[in-house]
Amino acid sequence: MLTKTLEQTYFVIDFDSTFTKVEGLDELAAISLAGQKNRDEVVGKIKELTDRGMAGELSFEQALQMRIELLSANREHVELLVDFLRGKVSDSFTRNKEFISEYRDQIYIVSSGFREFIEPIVTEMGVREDHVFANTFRFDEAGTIIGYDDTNVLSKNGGKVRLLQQLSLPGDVYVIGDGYTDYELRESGLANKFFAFTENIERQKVIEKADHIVTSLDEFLYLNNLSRSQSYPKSKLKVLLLENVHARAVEMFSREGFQVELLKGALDEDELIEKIKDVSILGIRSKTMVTKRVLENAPRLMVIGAFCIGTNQIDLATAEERGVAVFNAPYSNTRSVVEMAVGEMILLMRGIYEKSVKLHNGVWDKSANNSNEVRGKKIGMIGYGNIGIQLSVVAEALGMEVLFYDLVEKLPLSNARQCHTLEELLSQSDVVTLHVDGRKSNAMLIGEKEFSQMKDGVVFLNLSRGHVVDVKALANAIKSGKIRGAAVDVFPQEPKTNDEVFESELRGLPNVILTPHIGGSTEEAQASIGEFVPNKLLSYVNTGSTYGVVNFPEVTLPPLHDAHRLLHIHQNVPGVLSKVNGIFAKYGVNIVGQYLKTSEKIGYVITDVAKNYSKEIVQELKEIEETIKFRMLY
Ligand SMILES: NC(=O)c1ccc[n+]([C@@H]2O[C@H](COP(=O)([O-])OP(=O)(O)OC[C@H]3O[C@@H](n4cnc5c(N)ncnc54)[C@H](O)[C@@H]3O)[C@@H](O)[C@H]2O)c1
Ligand SMILES: O=C(O)[C@H](O)COP(=O)(O)O
Repeated sequence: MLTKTLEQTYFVIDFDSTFTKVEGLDELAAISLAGQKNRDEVVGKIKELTDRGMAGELSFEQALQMRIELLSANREHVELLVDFLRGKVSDSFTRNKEFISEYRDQIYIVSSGFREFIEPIVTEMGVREDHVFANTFRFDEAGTIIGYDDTNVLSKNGGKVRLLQQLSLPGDVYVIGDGYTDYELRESGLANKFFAFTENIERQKVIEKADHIVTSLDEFLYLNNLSRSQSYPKSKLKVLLLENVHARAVEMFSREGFQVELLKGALDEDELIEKIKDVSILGIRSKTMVTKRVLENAPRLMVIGAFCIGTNQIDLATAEERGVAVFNAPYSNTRSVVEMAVGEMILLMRGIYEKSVKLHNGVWDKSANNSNEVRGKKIGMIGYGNIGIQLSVVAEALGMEVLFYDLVEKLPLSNARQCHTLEELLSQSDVVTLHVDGRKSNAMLIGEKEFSQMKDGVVFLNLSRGHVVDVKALANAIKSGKIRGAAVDVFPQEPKTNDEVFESELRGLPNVILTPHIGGSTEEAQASIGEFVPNKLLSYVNTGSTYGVVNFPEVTLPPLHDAHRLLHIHQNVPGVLSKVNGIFAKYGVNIVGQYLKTSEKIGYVITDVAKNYSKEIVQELKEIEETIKFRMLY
């Protein structure tokens, strides 16, 4: 993939904070002083000197001398450092190990750090040993570092420039680094371009001088059209995660090289419109409304992850029309909701919650009135989906009789019985619990009429969606005693963040457990969702596979072998596939595999092509009138 113009190009790469995420000398100080009282102070001083030297505020020679004087390390510490650095190679270098081996004759590591820890790391990554230039320590007989070889040009001010003069590379020189001394190579005229590398650290004074700022090696390779592990650098793609999704998600996206922003709360429509302009991947939970307007203002959006079960907060139809795939976690928090429903049902049947509130207020109310076992009682579930079914199993284990009502015919587990009408269920159940999905038509599913159809003294639970219940009618049914106890976890209007006040007619009513939409908020569920959803999103972004998608044609794709993958999303009207294939035929493209799936509105055609295709096809595919989105993977 190396273009002609770069055949004679040499890549001079810095080590500390570029090839690796950290500064070797700083880490060596930290390792050598482990357990000592003055560790933080000394390491702090060394770090400060490193930074000032790298930013060009202090002469390099001065900074090096002062740092080595502060250091009290030996050979064993250096070995420990090497082990540590193996885990600290910059992610984008790890991802592009192939580039390093492919261009090993053109890659030079030039560092003012020390060969003793640089060489093992970079050679393991494929760099030639004789292409590593760095300082060397001086040790005493006991193996303690007592200084450095001050005859090495790299220990001098302007050392990198002098070294490059000596190397006299016979072609263009591109320098990649994070420090001022790297820029000096460009300033001296010895390098043709300086790429400020900001994956690990950003130094303003260095960035200002750069020909290009690259946030990762992927971006450098993309910019120069060099072979790379990512067809498009992920460091140029933004991931916006809202509503405090699990830290695991942040870790997974960051490790892949995306720019990731995590916000604690939800955003309202206008705030989201402002934020989403340059976002490619959006992660939300149940509170962020992804409306038509939001989607219309999200030109780069590829995919949305609902880090929860419900997707009613997303305008799925508009997302589909705009070629934005939506994924969720359909069962990662199911068990958490079930456990909460069971616990609440028992607390309410026994009047435990009410008695506890009274006792907190000093009232001793020991009595058996209105306190019942759940054993032998009927639990009526409205909605027999993933949660309903699992609750049904647990309820039966508690000795309850299970009735359910669902819009569709369902296989009843064990002794559960499907009711033909909602009324049939309501009129018989001692506990009524809602587990329907949040589709619009379920708004006010349970109102005055439905409450009147329930048995007197019923226990009522809603852990599904707030808009499903007429809250005023529920409040009246509680006040009138029709309902003996209720647990409500979801509300038509919920605060966007923990800082907002919650308003509801249900506040202050007796024997009513109110919870802030925490049915799925357990550490187990969140950790599981935090991994499940990013896996789905990454699979879509990296391979095009839509297995488990909510609003899109579903395809599972084979891994890509020695081919490029062209992903074309288009309006589903007659003739588009023939236009796509017409372009392939016109340019004699060799198709290795082709997959097509359509929904009523859109078509998703994925074509794997042999790598030697003519690049004009990309533009032509984009220009097909019905194209909604197009991207490539390799
Ligand atoms: N409180 C929380 O934190 C929390 C956590 C997870 C899920 N939820 C919510 O719980 C609900 C159920 O989740 P699930 O995973 O079981 O969903 P699901 O999609 O697996 O099941 C929903 C079931 O409800 C049925 N249904 C829909 N409308 C109905 C109606 N009007 N009458 C009867 N049946 C109807 C469907 O046919 C389906 O069988 C969803 O609304 C989800 O968003 C809440
Ligand atoms: O749909 C869901 O899974 C629940 O409502 C949980 O939503 P949350 O992630 O916003 O708590």
